[in-house]
Amino acid sequence: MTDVEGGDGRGDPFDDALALVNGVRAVVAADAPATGGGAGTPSGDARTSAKGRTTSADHRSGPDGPAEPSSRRTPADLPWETARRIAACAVSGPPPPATTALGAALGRTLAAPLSALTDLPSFDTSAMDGWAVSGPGPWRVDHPADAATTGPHHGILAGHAPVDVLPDGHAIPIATGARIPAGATAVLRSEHGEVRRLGDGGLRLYAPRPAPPGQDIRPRGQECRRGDQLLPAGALVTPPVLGLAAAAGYDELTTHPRPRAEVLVLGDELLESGLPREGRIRDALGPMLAPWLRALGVEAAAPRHLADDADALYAAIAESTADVVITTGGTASGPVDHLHPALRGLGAELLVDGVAVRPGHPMLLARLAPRRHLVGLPGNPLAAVSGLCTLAEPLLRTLSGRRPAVTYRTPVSAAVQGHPRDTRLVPVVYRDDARRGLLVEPLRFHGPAMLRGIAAADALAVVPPGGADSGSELELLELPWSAGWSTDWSPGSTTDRTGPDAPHEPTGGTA
Ligand SMILES: Nc1nc2c(c(=O)[nH]1)N[C@H]1C(S)=C(S)[C@@H](COP(=O)(O)OP(=O)(O)OC[C@H]3O[C@@H](n4cnc5c(N)ncnc54)[C@H](O)[C@@H]3O)O[C@H]1N2
Ligand code: MOO
Repeated sequence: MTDVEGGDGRGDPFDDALALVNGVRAVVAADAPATGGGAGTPSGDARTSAKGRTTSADHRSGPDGPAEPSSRRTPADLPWETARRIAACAVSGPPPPATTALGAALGRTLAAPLSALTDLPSFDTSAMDGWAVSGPGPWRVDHPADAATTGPHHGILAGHAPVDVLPDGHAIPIATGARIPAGATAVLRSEHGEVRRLGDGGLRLYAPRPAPPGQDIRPRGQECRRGDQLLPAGALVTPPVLGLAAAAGYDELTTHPRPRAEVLVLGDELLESGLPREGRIRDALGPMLAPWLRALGVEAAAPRHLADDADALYAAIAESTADVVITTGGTASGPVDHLHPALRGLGAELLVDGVAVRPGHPMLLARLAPRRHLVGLPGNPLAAVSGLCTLAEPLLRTLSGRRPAVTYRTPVSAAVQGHPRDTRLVPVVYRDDARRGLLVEPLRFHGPAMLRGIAAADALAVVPPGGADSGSELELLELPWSAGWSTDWSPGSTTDRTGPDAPHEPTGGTA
């Protein structure tokens, strides 16, 4: 069956995207042959899943009234905001902090405020290469006491500690970052002064303009005083935070450990390499989820693939020691959807069992033990992304001690069709419009089984039930890489199966 949810593959990508998100394709669909909900429907009709279910992807609401969903939608489907709040509050906070070497704290969150251990700068510093001068010019040029008597001399260099007081009317060459000698009142940049030799063999420095007191001097404590709070507890340790901590005198940092996640990929139909064949498809979630979780500051091992087997799933969840187990697939009610029975068997408490969000509504959150949780992501790949952003991200944020995310809102470039009752998450890109300023533009290929839209996206726009008019401001869920707080991007860390024992199957081609 042709699945064209969220994209028709024709014409200009952006025009098509806008047409699709605005339901224009519904008109085309009316003309399309009735072939069991295939080509021509804007976001899917009745279709048969890999596991033989006939489902209804009810993302549409036609202009004459919504298509009533016939899929598993129970009164228990929670509003999207409520589900996110529950996920954020499922744990009271992060585990106890640990002290590590500075570099090892990257991607963790500060367990205590970062307070300066020193003034910064810790001494009065020259901001420029030139001369330290004392009082109004012209100035007689001195040399440091330790300067060579012959050959060129550089004056006071960074890292040196001048001991002599610079007398009024004198100047001394100085480098950027060098300590200002006592008695100096300003720094004159090298390009602003001219040195002339005097009759007695000495040197005199002239400046076309006066050098007001303090010019080009970074005074001690300009950035902070010892004890000042530089960052609050809960700040993410980013590369500049490491730099700041080092500048402020830290060798170690006390941070919350990264939460540990284990990804269990369910589905007999999934291949780990090569081309789709004989009704089987490539696993799109295993390669995506572990690095995505790492970008969220989480420790995630290589995903485990489980067959559609109730006992194997039960055992894998029971044996896992991760803070958060993330499963993919098996959330709905198909013949081999074993997640609910496994959770019942484990005595887990279902905190969220279905969310009023499209795609991804069968997502769930369960408490396995007081500080151990399971996020069940639906198998459809964009539905899994939706579950990751809706349930896993807020839970992991609290578990890693990070502060709540800032909510960004940006006007949308065109009207976006909504679901009648549910929130929609729609991949968007930023566009700087000459007339309207910064906008987000919805992307096509946003069907639940598609990753093509999200792979090109800067963010997911939160479209409220009922849709959004052109120009209305939509909340955005920034993707970790576009928000700039991703960590652990070293190439090795994203390749999960590199060992000599990694199974090898003939590939369907290498890009
Ligand atoms: N009777 C009902 N059927 C379905 C409902 C429903 O409410 N009632 N909801 C539909 C919706 S919406 C979604 S989303 C899916 C969720 O299904 P599951 O979480 O049980 O996932 P599966 O059935 O295992 O897979 C669904 C779909 O996704 C493909 N898949 C699974 N894993 C992967 C992977 N790792 N990489 C790529 N693709 C994957 C799988 O082959 C199926 O095509 O249920 C609907 N059905
Ligand atoms: O098809 Mo489902 O809406 O959750 O992706």
